[in-house]
Amino acid sequence: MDSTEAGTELREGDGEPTSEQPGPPISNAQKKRDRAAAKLEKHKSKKAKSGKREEQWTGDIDRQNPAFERYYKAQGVFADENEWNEFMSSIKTDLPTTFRVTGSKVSAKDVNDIIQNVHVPNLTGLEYEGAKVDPPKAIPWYPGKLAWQFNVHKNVVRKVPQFKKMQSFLVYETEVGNICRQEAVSMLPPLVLDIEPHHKVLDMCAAPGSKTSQILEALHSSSSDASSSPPGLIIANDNDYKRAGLLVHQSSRLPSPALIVTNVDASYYPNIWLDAAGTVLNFDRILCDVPCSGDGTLRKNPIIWRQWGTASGNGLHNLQLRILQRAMKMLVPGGRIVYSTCSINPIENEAVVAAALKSANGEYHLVDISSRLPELVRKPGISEWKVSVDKEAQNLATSYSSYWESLSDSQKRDTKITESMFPPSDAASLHLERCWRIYPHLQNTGGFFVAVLEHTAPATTALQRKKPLKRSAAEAEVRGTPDPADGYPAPGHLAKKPRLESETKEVDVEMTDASEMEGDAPKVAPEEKKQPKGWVYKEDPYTYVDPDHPNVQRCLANLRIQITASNKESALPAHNLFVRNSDPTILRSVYLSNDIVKAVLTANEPSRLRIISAGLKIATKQEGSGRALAKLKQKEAAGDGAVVTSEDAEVFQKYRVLNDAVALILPYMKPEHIIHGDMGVLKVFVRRTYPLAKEFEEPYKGTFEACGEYLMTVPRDEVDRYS
Ligand SMILES: C[S@@+](CC[C@H](N)C(=O)[O-])C[C@H]1O[C@@H](n2cnc3c(N)ncnc32)[C@H](O)[C@@H]1O
Repeated sequence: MDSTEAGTELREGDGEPTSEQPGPPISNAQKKRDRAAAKLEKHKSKKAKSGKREEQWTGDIDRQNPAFERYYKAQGVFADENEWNEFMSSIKTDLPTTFRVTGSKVSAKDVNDIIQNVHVPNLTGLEYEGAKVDPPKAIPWYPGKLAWQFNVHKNVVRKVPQFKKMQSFLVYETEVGNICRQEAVSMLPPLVLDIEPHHKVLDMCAAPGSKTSQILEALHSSSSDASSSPPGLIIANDNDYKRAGLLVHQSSRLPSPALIVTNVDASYYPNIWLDAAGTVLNFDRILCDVPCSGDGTLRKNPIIWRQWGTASGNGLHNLQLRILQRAMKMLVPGGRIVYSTCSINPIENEAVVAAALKSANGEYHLVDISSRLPELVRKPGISEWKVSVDKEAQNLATSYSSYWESLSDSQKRDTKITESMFPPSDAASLHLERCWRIYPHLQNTGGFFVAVLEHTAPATTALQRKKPLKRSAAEAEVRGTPDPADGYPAPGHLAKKPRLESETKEVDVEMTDASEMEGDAPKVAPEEKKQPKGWVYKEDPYTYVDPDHPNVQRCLANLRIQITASNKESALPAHNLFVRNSDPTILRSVYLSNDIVKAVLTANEPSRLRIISAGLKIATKQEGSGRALAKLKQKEAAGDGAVVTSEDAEVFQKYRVLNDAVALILPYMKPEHIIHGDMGVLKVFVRRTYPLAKEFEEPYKGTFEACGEYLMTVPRDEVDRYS
């Protein structure tokens, strides 16, 4: 309805008598009924509107955007008209489906062999409606050929039985964590991070968590036993609370005692202490997979064709730069940062990297990764680009000085274009060609950008602090006050625009992030969502238990877990067990971390880091207590003189290991407590999650009956592994 029609529309409250329009008196009950009816109407119309929106979103989208074409053609990144046409036709097609077999699971090879030897032959030589349909192909550059791509329309998947079968296989294996659906190009950043199990890693913008999962796999990978805890750690962070929750869910597919999830703004990521003396945790690896305009995902999210405008990339540049600059302050010398976006826009890519490098006064350089993944077709980063100074890419500026000179005083005050968006005059010395640009037409993927930065500071610089950084200095660093010892500009420094002579402090409005640009916030992803209104940090505490306490000893004995053994590897590190309540003697659920996660959890106030999850829940109290306790309670109820104390409840308490933790716990169980099943046992477990002992054949039936309540079930892949 347009504004002229709106005048004739019956608005809420119209028709109700007012003081100027006397009418019959209305009873309170009637008023109540009217209000309820109005509420219902409002709800109905809201529902109808959202239904309409959904329809628009799913409808066929015209994959055109003149501003997009003008902008990217002007950037001159393609060799010639032919390549431009190839790029444009590729970006208008649907993206193939890609997935990877998760690396560190023992079953990875088996799952990959099933794809290779069962599904691929099954899907070879098929036709649908007279056209040839290709089987899945291994992505050539992905290590171990563990990633796959197939390009068939969903109708084919629905209607061709062989594809349907493959689809069910994928759904099931994804559910159990053996397969991860992920865009091919999005698999790149963790590969060039070169993660080793001892690394301390920070994933600054991590949700929904596909790259966090890859990092976790790499952390767990090279230990001989894939299930054991690595010495390193990963902190996965996202400033959107709901998306951070998604992160917890996604990473639970590779349960790890080395994981912490936080929920803070990455551009002001707080310093993390490792002890009471204030030693700061510096990271070996940091991933900055920053929020971006997402135009590299046009094939997957065609709705972006409608929304694309230059303001999105321009608006995000400053936040992206601040996130990268914050990362540079938290890295050990020799450490690596991978900066990536799913955008092909130089303002979000090379401009951010160049500005960050220049702000680091030579302490960072771009790593030459040209010999990595030789089968990946990519283009080098660019050193020249243009900045659109309007939303429609009608006016593109090549240098900041000429742009600035063209503005009137009032325009100078209002502009949100900053110097850091332009190519610096010494761009050649920064080796931006070492960045990777991936375009859809190169190998039928989405668009992507990757840069690897290394901290080259000599050991004597302030960044490799010999003495631990004092808390006050570290806190000032996060707030953006330059640490005099560093000589580093504060985050966001380069994004400032020159001050006008006539300007007073009050009018120097600095653009801080995209959400502040009216109407410019990216519509692709909810990148800039703040915490829900009135949200307060309300997580249960993390309390480490005393391994010698009788309740802890009883719990572990009940679980048949060894905490002392002649062979150190066979003893669970009980000093790393914690509970999520303030009393360490109450063990409802028991969690396990590794040493470094413990250091972080004990030296930091969880609310300061907004830790929303840490370590791994390994065991929980069984519903109801054991038979002995039940008998005691019966006696008490019968007035038999028995009194059940809380101590009794603890003594008779039964615990069970959680499925997610079985792989981790098995090495700490005495071999005599592990029952090796056969195919018959597996069949019973496949049929029923909680079978009774009598459902098994002998000798298992007798063995299980003898185990009584101590029986612990083992997931399918673990049965394969240990039988
Ligand atoms: C490109 S997505 C990350 C994708 C993720 N790395 C993955 O592989 O699944 C960017 C993420 O950044 C988050 N984000 C946006 N602004 C942020 C900020 N200031 N600090 C931390 N995270 C932020 C968004 O919520 C979003 O989840």
